[in-house]
Amino acid sequence: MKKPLILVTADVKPLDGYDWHAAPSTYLQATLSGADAIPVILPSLGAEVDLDAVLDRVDGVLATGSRSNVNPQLYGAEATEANGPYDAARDATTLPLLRRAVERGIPVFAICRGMQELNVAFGGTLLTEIQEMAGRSDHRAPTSEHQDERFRIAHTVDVASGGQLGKVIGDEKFEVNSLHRQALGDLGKGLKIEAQADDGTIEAVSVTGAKGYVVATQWHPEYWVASDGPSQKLFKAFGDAARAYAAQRT
Ligand SMILES: N[C@@H](CCC(=O)NCCCC(=O)O)C(=O)O
Repeated sequence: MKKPLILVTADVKPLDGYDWHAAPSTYLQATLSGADAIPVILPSLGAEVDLDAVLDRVDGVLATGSRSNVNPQLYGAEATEANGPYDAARDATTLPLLRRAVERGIPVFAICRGMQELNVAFGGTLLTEIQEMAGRSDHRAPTSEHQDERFRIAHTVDVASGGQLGKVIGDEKFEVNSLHRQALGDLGKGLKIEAQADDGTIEAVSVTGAKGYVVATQWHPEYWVASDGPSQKLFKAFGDAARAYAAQRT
């Protein structure tokens, strides 16, 4: 059987006088080795691309993390310079993409900004600068030039028993990394909490009633997929869902 194709979302980054549509290699490698699938980057061209024509040809969608924030105007809040940077082209692509993929039953794995996009795509809101909120911990990455340090284990998460995430990695508490300053606020339509940090921050969600596999995490399983058990299980489950979808698509 052919390996499934996974659509990977892209940031738009200026470099060498061009705008590049790019995804970090960690997501691409985790798709290859952890999900045993082929990653294909979707440029963030918004409404210029017929999403259904693309989704007809793929078996899963991986929504990546990014330092940029979803523009708050998309969930009824004010955009400010301090809240940026934003990536309007990415927002214009990923929000409709995630809505459509979920509607069509195409497996979705959304990570960090990807999880925040999923929530906003379904009408939810985001909290910002959560480290300044009473009772909340600091979920930002440590300041370091070394990626292993930035992606180091930061806190534990509690998995909701009997949920989608529990089916994949078990209901036990486990440890995750943390590189975000925003978090889910009001949940979008159908979104269900699958894991939370001790300070109440929503760490994973699924979509109730979705036709296909949908799991989203606020942490980054792609980074330690070569060595961390829960990260491996998450990418393997996503790959299996994409293989099952591919088998019935063709
Ligand atoms: N900007 C949002 C989303 C967080 C996210 O996706 N982080 C990945 C950052 C990767 C890095 O810093 O290298 C937020 O801050 O909540």
